[in-house]
Amino acid sequence: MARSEDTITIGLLGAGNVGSLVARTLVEERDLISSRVGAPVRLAGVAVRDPEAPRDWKIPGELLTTDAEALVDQVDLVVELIGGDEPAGQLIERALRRGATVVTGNKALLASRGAELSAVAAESGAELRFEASVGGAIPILRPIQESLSGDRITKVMGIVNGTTNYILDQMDTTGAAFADSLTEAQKLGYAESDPTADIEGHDAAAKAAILGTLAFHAPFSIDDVYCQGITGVSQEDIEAASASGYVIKLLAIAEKESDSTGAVLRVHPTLLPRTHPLASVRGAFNAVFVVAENAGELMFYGQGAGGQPTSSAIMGDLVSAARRMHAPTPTATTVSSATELPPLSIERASTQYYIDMDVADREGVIAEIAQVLAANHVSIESMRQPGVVTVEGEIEDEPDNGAKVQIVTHLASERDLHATVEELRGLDVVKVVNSVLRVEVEK
Ligand SMILES: NC(=O)C1=CN([C@@H]2O[C@H](COP(=O)(O)OP(=O)(O)OC[C@H]3O[C@@H](n4cnc5c(N)ncnc54)[C@H](O)[C@@H]3O)[C@@H](O)[C@H]2O)C=CC1
Ligand SMILES: N[C@@H](CC=O)C(=O)O
Ligand code: NA
Repeated sequence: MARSEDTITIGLLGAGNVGSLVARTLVEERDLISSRVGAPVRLAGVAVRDPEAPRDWKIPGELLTTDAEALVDQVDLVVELIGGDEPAGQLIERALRRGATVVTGNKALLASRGAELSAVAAESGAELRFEASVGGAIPILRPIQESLSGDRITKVMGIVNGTTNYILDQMDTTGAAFADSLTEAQKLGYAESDPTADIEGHDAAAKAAILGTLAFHAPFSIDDVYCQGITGVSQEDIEAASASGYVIKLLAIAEKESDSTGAVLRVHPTLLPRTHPLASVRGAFNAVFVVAENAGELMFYGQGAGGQPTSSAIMGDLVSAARRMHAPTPTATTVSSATELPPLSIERASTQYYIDMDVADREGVIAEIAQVLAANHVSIESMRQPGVVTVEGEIEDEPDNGAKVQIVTHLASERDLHATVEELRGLDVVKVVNSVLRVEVEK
């Protein structure tokens, strides 16, 4: 689309859970986003239904408007976060017809009118991006559309609705009631404005249609998806499944027939063995398996719902599309390296450590070792002496009279660890340090 100036102008439609955080990023991180794009970007306006409504982030008053159409008509890029069929549908169509790029998370609309809107975009040369519509923050659509475009995808299967996964997980792990868990999911910004779409499986079915369309390069709508939600799943079902080693998850599955004569798309509660990788997907997290002929099995995992994770996917589409508007040649858009961030030595890293050593078998050894660690600011999380066994309260040595000590430290810096190991090696009581391995834990 031709622009009268270099600045890429953005119009945001809707400022709810996701929209208000997109507005915040565009205002507070404007310089960063502009540098990623390679051209200045400016949030030109935010169309809202009620300018006075409380929001997760207070949008500057001068940006607010209730005239969404006028906003759509004056910007280069439209971010639609109103949701639902209308007025979102006609606003997106209006933007695409005039050649403006559209970024949206509106799976309901895409699953009913996606093919039609893509045709409008193709006609005017506009771009329609919708990574946020499936799997929230998880990059799943672009890998399917780009990275796997040279392969044949045969199956996509996953947990794609955060609200229902949250509810089922709460019922399974805490015994919480369905209704209470749903209320909590609404408070956390996971649920649709009408949560029936979540609990009856319609949201997951919309996502299954989008996944099937992109994976199999064939148009599917929500009407092509068999759909059963979780309202029929009782606490008794969950407990009975659990007693047999299963967990109940709402799965979305799109699978091609082996002879490629068609595809079955379905959404329904499913019993999974507790050992299945999807069984450990907790809370509002999502995970999607993709099976392709040459790539084999791939798994994508991350936060599938919530304002902040979803805003990440919206911003990713926005930056990527704006780059293409600014510099349509692919070479100009590949690497952004404007940030000064020098690579640092591993000495600056800190992790936990596992140290295994053979030590002399005499009294006071442990105290000497502990002293060395303490002097180097390394504290001990756990210690084992596998060469020593306790028999009726007495300590007995291994037959060769040697002893082993295995220590896991708390978080320590690489620098302190090196100093510690050097000093341990110098101790008379330490025969040999067999191994030092890093233990990666959530910090
Ligand atoms: N919340 C989430 O976790 C995710 C949401 N999405 C999608 O993102 C979109 C937005 O979701 P949320 O922010 O959670 O919804 P939300 O219900 O919190 O926000 C929608 C906002 O649009 C406003 N609105 C309604 N009609 C309007 C109009 N005519 N003009 C201007 N504003 C209007 C509403 O007042 C509300 O503030 C939806 O399509 C949703 O399906 C996608 C992935 C995850
Ligand atoms: N309501 C949806 C929001 C994200 O798509 C969900 O719970 O997954
Ligand atoms: Na996504």
